[in-house]
Amino acid sequence: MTEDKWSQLRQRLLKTIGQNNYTTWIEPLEFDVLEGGVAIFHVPTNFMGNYVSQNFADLILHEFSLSGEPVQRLSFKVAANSPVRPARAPERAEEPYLELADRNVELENSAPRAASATLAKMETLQAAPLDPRFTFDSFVVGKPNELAHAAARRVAEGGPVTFNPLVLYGGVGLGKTHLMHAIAWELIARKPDLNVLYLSAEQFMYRFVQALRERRMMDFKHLFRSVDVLMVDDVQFIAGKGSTQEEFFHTFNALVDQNKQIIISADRAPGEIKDLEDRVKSRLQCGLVVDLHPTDYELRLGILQTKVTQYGTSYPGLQIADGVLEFLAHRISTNVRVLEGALTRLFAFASLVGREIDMDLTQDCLADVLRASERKITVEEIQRKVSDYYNIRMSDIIGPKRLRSFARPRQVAMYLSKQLTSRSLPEIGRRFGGRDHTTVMHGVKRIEELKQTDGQIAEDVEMLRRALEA
Ligand SMILES: Nc1ncnc2c1ncn2[C@@H]1O[C@H](COP(=O)(O)OP(=O)(O)OP(=O)(O)O)[C@@H](O)[C@H]1O
Repeated sequence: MTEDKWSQLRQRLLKTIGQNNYTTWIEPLEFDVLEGGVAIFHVPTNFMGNYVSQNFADLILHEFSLSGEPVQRLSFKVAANSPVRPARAPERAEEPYLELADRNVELENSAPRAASATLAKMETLQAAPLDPRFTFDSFVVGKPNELAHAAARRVAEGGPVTFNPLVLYGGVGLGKTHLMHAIAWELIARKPDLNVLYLSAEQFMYRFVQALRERRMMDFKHLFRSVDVLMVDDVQFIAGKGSTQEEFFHTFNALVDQNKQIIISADRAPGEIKDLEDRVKSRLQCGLVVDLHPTDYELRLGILQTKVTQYGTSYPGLQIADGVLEFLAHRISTNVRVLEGALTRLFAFASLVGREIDMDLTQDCLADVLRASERKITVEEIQRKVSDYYNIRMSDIIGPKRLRSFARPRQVAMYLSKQLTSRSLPEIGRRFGGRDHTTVMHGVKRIEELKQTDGQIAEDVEMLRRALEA
């Protein structure tokens, strides 16, 4: 074992435990020597030796074994008269070092004691609970998610494994977890004996580290390799976590070899997950990778209507005025979770004050949500859209030319900038080639007048506004 090897090993530990833990606990360790299966480290304080030994010893041992080093124990020595970290491990025996002998003994013996308790815990921890609300019945299908839904349905039939893994990816709150739970419910309903394991990637890591710490790797491997269907949610979480990725990779391969179905979700396409090892990426890309696109207006409206029907039973008698759901579907375009939250709040509020859910109540009750999800339209976007619309160059909108065919679109763009952004007149002027705020004011006024008298201008402005707000 060389210093070099230790520094490689430290790099892998960094990936597994994260920068903070690494800086605090691993960096100060000084590797001294490997003697008769015991790796000896120097630590600055007793406390640190104990802490590392209790929390990271198994990980370190695991890393040693991965690097082909036959290490059975770790030993932490602390300089008795030195509260600070020694610059280098002393070479002469007479230097006063204190060995944390107890820790070593305990490390060796801790596994059998912890074993039965851990095994019991692991067996009861079989799967993360499935949300009873997340079924196919309650999942609203629209253009943005129809492919993901169809793939999920196919896997849920439980027939011969055709695509392995199924990877569902997409932005926050677009229904990945919902679809995974729906698959699990359906599979269990069809075959109650099927061993379906659903868990988040974070839980996978937690269990892996726990198994290492308690020396229950065999149980861990057995548990994960004996499932019929493995579902791992938010797999991007293991990116950058070396040993966990490694274990995930082996688990994955073992299950695919046995033709067991694997279903994975991620917040982006596997190829785009930073710090995910290439071999893991390529495994994930082997099956069917489908994405959940951001919701569109129709899907949002459909989801709202479905939720209203569901809420209806909890809030009997509550009325919802025409146009409210359309308004919400139009205005809240972030994610479904926000949409649901808005509706829940609206129902709770309306039932509290005993009023119908109309536009006024909606605007009052959801002012913050509506403000937060307001899309920020920029002056540049407006200039681009307007120049496309009138088929002129953007430079002609910004530039000095006074030709009517440029001046009118320029005024339209100024008008829309005033209406749709929070920019002041001088700020808008600056973005139109450094024009004075009075020029902008004049342009805005002109369009206001023309809208009353010129049907074509009124239509142009309306079309552009809609395109910009879409
Ligand atoms: N198409 C849909 N029909 C009905 N409900 C949906 C739909 N899409 C999402 N939802 C609901 O939106 C909420 C968020 O969905 P979910 O938790 O599945 O998102 P996610 O994609 O896993 O997000 P995250 O990346 O945050 O984990 C859930 O309550 C879910 O039921």
